[in-house]
Parts: sequence; C-alpha cells; structure tokens
Amino acid sequence: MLLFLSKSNGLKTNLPDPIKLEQHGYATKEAVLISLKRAVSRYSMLQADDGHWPGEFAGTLFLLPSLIVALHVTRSLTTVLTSEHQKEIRRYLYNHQNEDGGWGLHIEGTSTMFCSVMNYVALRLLGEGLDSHGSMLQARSWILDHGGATLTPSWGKFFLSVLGVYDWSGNNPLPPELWMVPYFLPIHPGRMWCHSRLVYLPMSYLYGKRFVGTTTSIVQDLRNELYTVPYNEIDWDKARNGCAKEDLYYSHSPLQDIVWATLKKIGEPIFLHWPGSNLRKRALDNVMKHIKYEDETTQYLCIGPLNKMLNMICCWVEDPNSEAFKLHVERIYDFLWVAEDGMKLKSYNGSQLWDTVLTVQAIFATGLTKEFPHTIKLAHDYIKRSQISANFPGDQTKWHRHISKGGWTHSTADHGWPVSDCTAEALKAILLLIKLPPKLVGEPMETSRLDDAVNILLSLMNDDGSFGAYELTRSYEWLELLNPSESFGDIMIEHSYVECTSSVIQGLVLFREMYPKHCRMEEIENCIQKAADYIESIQRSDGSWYGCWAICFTYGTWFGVRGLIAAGRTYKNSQAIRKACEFLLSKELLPLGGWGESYLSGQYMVYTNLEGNRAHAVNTSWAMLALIDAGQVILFL
Ligand SMILES: CC(C)=CCC[C@@H](C)[C@H]1CC[C@@]2(C)C3=C(CC[C@]12C)[C@@]1(C)CC[C@H](O)C(C)(C)[C@@H]1CC3
Repeated sequence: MLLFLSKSNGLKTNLPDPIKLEQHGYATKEAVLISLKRAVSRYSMLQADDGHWPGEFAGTLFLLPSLIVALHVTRSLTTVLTSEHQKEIRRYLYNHQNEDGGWGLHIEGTSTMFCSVMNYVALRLLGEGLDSHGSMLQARSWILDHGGATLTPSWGKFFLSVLGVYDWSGNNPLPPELWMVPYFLPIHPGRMWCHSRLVYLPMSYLYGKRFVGTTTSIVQDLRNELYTVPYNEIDWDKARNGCAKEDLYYSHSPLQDIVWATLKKIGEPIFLHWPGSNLRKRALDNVMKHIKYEDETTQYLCIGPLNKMLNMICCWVEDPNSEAFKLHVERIYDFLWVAEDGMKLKSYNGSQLWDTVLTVQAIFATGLTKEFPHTIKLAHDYIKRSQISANFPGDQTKWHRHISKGGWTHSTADHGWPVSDCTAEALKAILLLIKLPPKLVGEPMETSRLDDAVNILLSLMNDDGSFGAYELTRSYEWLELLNPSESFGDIMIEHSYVECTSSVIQGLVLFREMYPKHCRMEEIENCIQKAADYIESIQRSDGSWYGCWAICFTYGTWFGVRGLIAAGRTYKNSQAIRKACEFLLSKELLPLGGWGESYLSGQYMVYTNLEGNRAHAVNTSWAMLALIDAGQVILFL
C-alpha cells in the first residue's frame, strides 16, 4: 500500500541531497532544514488521495482468530476470505509465532495460553494440518506442556465455547439480565468502560443462548487436540477459574469467585427454567437492541474489532439471512491490512484521523507549511469531513452513549465514537489551519462547528478536572475487583489519563487565544485550570507521568509537561515541571544521548529501558519536546 502510494504520488526530484553528519558534528540550521524538507516531502508522498495517511494499526494477536472463529461458525469463511487472504493470514500467524511454539498477547510478547490456543485454532480452521512445517506440532506441544486449553483465560474460553470445543458450563456466567438492573447500581454495565461493556454485551447474548456453531469434523478434531485429558473427562466446573500462569496479569479477587459461583449455582438454574426463562428471553431481546444500536451508529464497524466480530455472530444467530449480518460482512475488509509479514486484523478500523491531525501539527512545527500546500489542503479536507456532525438518534442516555456531535473519532466519521484527545488534537490542527490563507489550504471550518467541538470537550470533563478517552467516569475504582478478564487490567471503568487531559488543555488554550471573547470563556478558563491541577495531582513521586496509550513514561511525561506549560505554568513557578525535567534527564542514556523505553514499562509500571539500552527516535523526540517546552534546551541553531 505504502509503496503504491509513494509511486502514485510521484517522486519529487528537486529535493536537496541528504545530509550526513560527521560523528560528533553539529547539526547546522541548514542541515536541519534540509532533513525536514526531505522528511515532509517523503511523508507527503505517502498521503492517500482523500487526505489521510494510511498506516498499519495492528499487533494484538487475539484479533485475527476472533475473525476466523466468527467466520467459521457463521459458515462464511470461504465466501469472505479468498484463498489469497487465507494464505496471507496464515503467513502472518506463522511469522509471529514465538520460538517456543506459542503466541504472545501482541507481536513482541512472550507466549500466553490465550493467544497460543486462539492462533492454533485459527490456523487449524484455515486448513493447516497437525504437523504443517512442524510449527503446528510445536504450537500444540506448547499448549499441552502448559496445561492444555482448560487454562485459557475467560475470553479464550468464550470463543472456544462458541466454536464448540469447550463446554459452556466451564465458563463463568455472563448474565444478560445484568443490563436490566437499575442504573443507579454501580455495577450496571452502562457504567462500565465502553470497550469492556461492548465486548461483554454480545458475549452475554451468546452466553445467554449458549450458542454453539455446528460441530464440524475440524471442531471434533480440536476437542481431541487441545486438552491433556480426553474431552469427555474434563471437569468443566473446575476449569471455570483455571488460568495459565503465563496469562495471569490480573487475578480474580475472592469476592469475584463468590459472585461467579453464586450466579452459576443459583442464578443460572433460575434463568434457564420457567418462569425465570421468561426473564432471560426479555433480557436477550434487550441486549439485542443494544447490539443493533451499536451496529447502526457505527455503520457496522463497531467500537473495536472484537465486539464487531461478536455482534456479527449475534446478528447471524438471530437470523443468518439478515441484512444486518450482510452489512457486517461488508465492513470486515475495513479491518484487514496486508504488509510484509502477512495479512492481519487491525486493532481498530484504523488511526486515520489521529495520524492526519498529528501530521498536520508536525508539518506546522517544521515551518514548511507554505512549501506543501497541496498536502495540507488534502489533510484539511479530511479533518473537516471527519468531524461528527450530529448526535445519534433517540435518547442517547438510554443507550448509555455520551453526546457525539462536534467530536472526532480516532479513525473515521463512520466509526462514530468520538474520543476526547482526538477531538482536542483535531481542534488544534483546525485552529492552526485557520491561520493560513484559504487560497492555499482551503476554506476554514465554520465557527459553529468549532463551538460544537468545544462543547463536547467541556462536556467530557470529570468533576476533578480530568478527562478519560470516550466518556465521563461513571462508576467506582473498586469495580476492578470484579474484572473477570485475567489478561487485562483496569478495564472496568473509564479512567482518566494525563494524555487526554493534556490534549484538551492544549486545544482549549489555542481556542482561547484565537477567540478570546467566546461566550463560554469562563467555563473554558475553569476547565483549563482544573485540568492542569489534576495533571499536577497525578504526577508520580519521581516526577514522571504514566502514559497509558503509548510507551510509556516518556510519552506520559511529555503530555504532563505540555499540558502544564499550555495552562501557563513554567519551569520557574511549577515544581511539577522541574521534577518532570529531572526525571527525563535521569533516564537519558549516556554517553549515547537519547532515550529508549520498552513496552514493559507499561506492563510493570516501572521505567524500563529497551533491551541493550538502545535509544529510540520516538522516545528521544518525546523527551526532547518536553524539555524544549519546559525551556530546558538551549538551541544553538
Ligand atoms: C481487548 C480489546 C477489547 C481489544 C480492542 C483494543 C482496544 C480496546 C484498543 C485498541 C486501540 C486503542 C489502544 C486506542 C485507544 C483506546 C483503546 C484501544 C481502542 C485510544 C482511542 C485511547 C485514547 C488515546 O489517547 C488514543 C487516541 C491514542 C488511543 C488510540 C488507540
């Protein structure tokens, strides 16, 4: 794709030659300028003709198998995926198999039962034999040596049950009735983090129905291949809480085990038999309505690929010939991406908007906007087109949706889920673009649409001045005690993030600068100051901020510093900024210069250098940007 774009956009021939610095040589102003010109020029070649920059957004290794299982049980594998698709998918899965035979949660991760089982199953459903290239044998040995598929965490157990290679009684209950409890209860699913509630929503439908796909011969084979004891001798009740140690990131609290056991032993028998079964039926109808609302308001993309695959199965279970199922199938292709390592499923329908607005800001930072008007105009059009122009129909609170009008998603307008920082960064880009002549970069966005953007940003502030990604925080931290997922932490409620809070501050500060007389200035002012106080309040004692959405402390600390500086605090008057600079300097890799942070920082919440103490361009840039923002870098250019 990228090769294709760079060819079709045409190679620019009038570029200066690349600059090679002598070792220890100084980068002169001219050298920097030439490098920037070459970089922006190269980057503009990679722009798609609708103005965004296509990019891979993959790496999670349980997503492709969810597609393959969904297609298998809906009997549409070969109609949706051509043999070439399937070949490329197999190539991807083999390419990311670890040397020990298993698969990690993501392409750099050590092997887990969840992904080893899921990818093994996916390969078998894609026609691989038991001993293809020896890799399948190795994969199977990994699974059996580590205790077999009864130790798959709950999400894996769920998919295996749908496929028919694991008994539903070996799952903890996912009662659809939960959606009918009064909303004031903190456990109402409408109060959960949107990603989790939208994954558990279709899961509760399929669980409530105990749906199992057809027992094909490959399903029967898998029953014999995945376990250390014969399938009909498995103690399913014992298997319910089993989890391999390699997968246990978040263990069940004792409270949770009591809740599941009670629901299993008392709740489920009631819902499965008359008159309780009437309630189950009503609960399933209600859940299906929520599923349809999510499908229709996202044009069948859904908030993420996992709930998309699950919703698609639900639509098929309801009616295999339904329009809804066909519409789902059409949008599977939005998630596929092919690269040198094979074909994968993206972790979202993409990062189109995010990449485009950050690119526009980056080009602005180079000071070269006038040299790339065409690129900027195309990007401008894309950003304008991608703003969500209306709230979704009906009473949004009934569907537990926040307002969406005026927001931007991480990807495309169709996706329909605005994100606070995507909105703020898009607003920043749009405001920068307003400063350029329309003749060069196109008409500026109407002010009413800027107002809408500001409105949604203000509506997303929590009482403590913080911002989550998609919604206000709707429940309590202690709900994490009921996190059933084993593999993922902090998934029960929407949390607040330094990144989102900082982006919103920056967006509103730029808006305030350009529209100082705006009628909501008092609210804007209040929001900026409260958000900055919040950022200070969550700084860690070593001066860093934990970044959730990239790697990790260098990212978070960059946002922390930027937010505080934008809000008017300085190195001189803010101890938080001084401590942040000290933190960053303490992590610089000497004598090399530069920063290099591993993804393990995020996992263990402790700053971890990259293997071999290598520096990484991206972490180095974030750290440098934070230090420059804080006024701690003297530029000799
Ligand atoms: C376990 C499940 C449900 C898998 C789907 C993965 C999603 C939950 C992830 C994939 C991409 C992801 C990390 C993302 C985000 C949230 C969680 C996502 C959607 C957001 C939108 C949160 C806010 C961030 O600042 C930023 C905009 C960078 C990211 C983008 C990717």
